[in-house]
Amino acid sequence: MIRVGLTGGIGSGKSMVARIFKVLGIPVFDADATTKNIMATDKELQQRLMEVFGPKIFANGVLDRKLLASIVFPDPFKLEQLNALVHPAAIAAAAKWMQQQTAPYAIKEAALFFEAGSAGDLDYVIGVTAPKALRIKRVMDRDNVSRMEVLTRMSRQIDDDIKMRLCDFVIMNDEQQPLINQVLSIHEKLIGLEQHK
Ligand SMILES: CC(C)(COP(=O)(O)OP(=O)(O)OC[C@H]1O[C@@H](n2cnc3c(N)ncnc32)[C@H](O)[C@@H]1O)[C@@H](O)C(=O)NCCC(=O)NCCS
Ligand SMILES: Nc1ncnc2c1ncn2[C@@H]1O[C@H](COP(=O)(O)OP(=O)(O)OP(=O)(O)O)[C@@H](O)[C@H]1O
Repeated sequence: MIRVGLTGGIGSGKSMVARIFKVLGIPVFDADATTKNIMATDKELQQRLMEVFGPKIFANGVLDRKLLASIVFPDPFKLEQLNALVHPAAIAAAAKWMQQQTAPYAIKEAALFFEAGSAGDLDYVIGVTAPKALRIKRVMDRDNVSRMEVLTRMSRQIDDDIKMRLCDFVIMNDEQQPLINQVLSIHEKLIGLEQHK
């Protein structure tokens, strides 16, 4: 079984691309959703998060995502503290999930393989990219946030041009080049690679 990563900066359209792979019958692990689930259910982690970022982040027992975002994204040190608390559990959950898959290849979708140092667990990485202005607009529309908030978050991720150079396959999601053809071409290559293993 080939282990494939699917990554891209904020607003690149990873989740959109992941949906197409799912339609093709490829299992996809959603690291974002897993992280959210761990933060919502792991009481020990919640305690640690409150110690580091203050009790207000779980004021009603539910994580105030907007508040936590406003604390960590402007401050690289605080973001690093958050990452150190939540990433190990998400990486472990993904590794366990990968071992259980039986399809020719399986995909782990995450924004931060290279930043989190977890790319070594993967055989190939697919990158999704789009022009910066389009990415900013997509996130402003999707999350109802300001341009500044998007730019701050973007500045905490590896520049997309560099990230794409670290990937084995690149999908351009600029709303000009059809996504389906690009996904199908990579799908066929990965199936071929699995057969020749
Ligand atoms: C700070 C939090 C609560 C803000 O939540 P919010 O609902 O506003 O954003 P959400 O989690 O949906 O993330 C949206 C996008 O922001 C970017 N982003 C999220 N976390 C990070 C991070 N640690 N570093 C850089 N970019 C990030 C990604 O592009 C992500 O897809 C949340 O992002 C979080 O818990 N982050 C730490 C865990 C993490 O790294 N998750 C993402 C990758 S698995
Ligand atoms: N090809 C496209 N055509 C139209 N809208 C798109 C396209 N690709 C993505 N979008 C929209 O842009 C927004 C961002 O896409 P998506 O959520 O897939 O990005 P992402 O890379 O997973 O982002 P994040 O890292 O912020 O979670 C979404 O609202 C999505 O519907």
